[in-house]
Amino acid sequence: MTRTRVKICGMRSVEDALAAVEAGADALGFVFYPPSKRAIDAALCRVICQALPPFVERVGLFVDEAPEQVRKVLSIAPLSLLQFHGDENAAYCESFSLPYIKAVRMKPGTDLIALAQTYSSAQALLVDAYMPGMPGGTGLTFDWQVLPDNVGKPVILAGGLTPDNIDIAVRGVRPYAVDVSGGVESAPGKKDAALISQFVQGVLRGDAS
Ligand SMILES: O=C(O)c1ccccc1NCC(=O)[C@H](O)[C@H](O)COP(=O)(O)O
Repeated sequence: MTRTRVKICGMRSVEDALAAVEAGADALGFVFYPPSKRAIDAALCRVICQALPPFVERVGLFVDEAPEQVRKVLSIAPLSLLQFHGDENAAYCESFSLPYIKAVRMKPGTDLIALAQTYSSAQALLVDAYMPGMPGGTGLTFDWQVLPDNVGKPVILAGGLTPDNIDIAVRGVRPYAVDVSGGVESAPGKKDAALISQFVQGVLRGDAS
């Protein structure tokens, strides 16, 4: 059985990023959405990325951003993967010459299998909770039972995951990867090394069960 990959989102310091890598994270997320309490600028993102060891995915998150702004960030920060949380279409997502993930906020009627076809060029679909006016980082779970068995693409489970529910989530959904932000924070935008470590241990427990 393959192990569930772990992405820790909303990095804003070298200290938090290295703590996540030390705990076993495969990927780190950087939020380029100015209204977010986790927003980062490209210069700080670059500093953090340069402090990382090899083989850690550096994911840049955008919400309906102007293409020239995404390109400006990419010219400064060495991101390896993009994640789009808005109403971006596939042509837009493909246009930056980097692999990408499309985030989908789950609400009644969301057809993930159809979306996997619409975004056939995506590396994976990230499934998150839906809350009007919040494109991500809601801290809310959704009903995991609505997820189809075979989406046709790797699924990254997100939304309200914590050290307390992550083993159940991994066991129940068997996603390709999990993504967490608020569940491993001690304050808005500040990660907690102990919570990150507990979260990764919970993923391993879920994998083993
Ligand atoms: O985290 C944010 O503030 C955010 C804002 C706008 C778009 C996306 C955002 N986060 C994206 C993520 O990948 C989060 O990890 C994901 O939404 C789960 O967040 P949480 O429920 O807090 O674990």
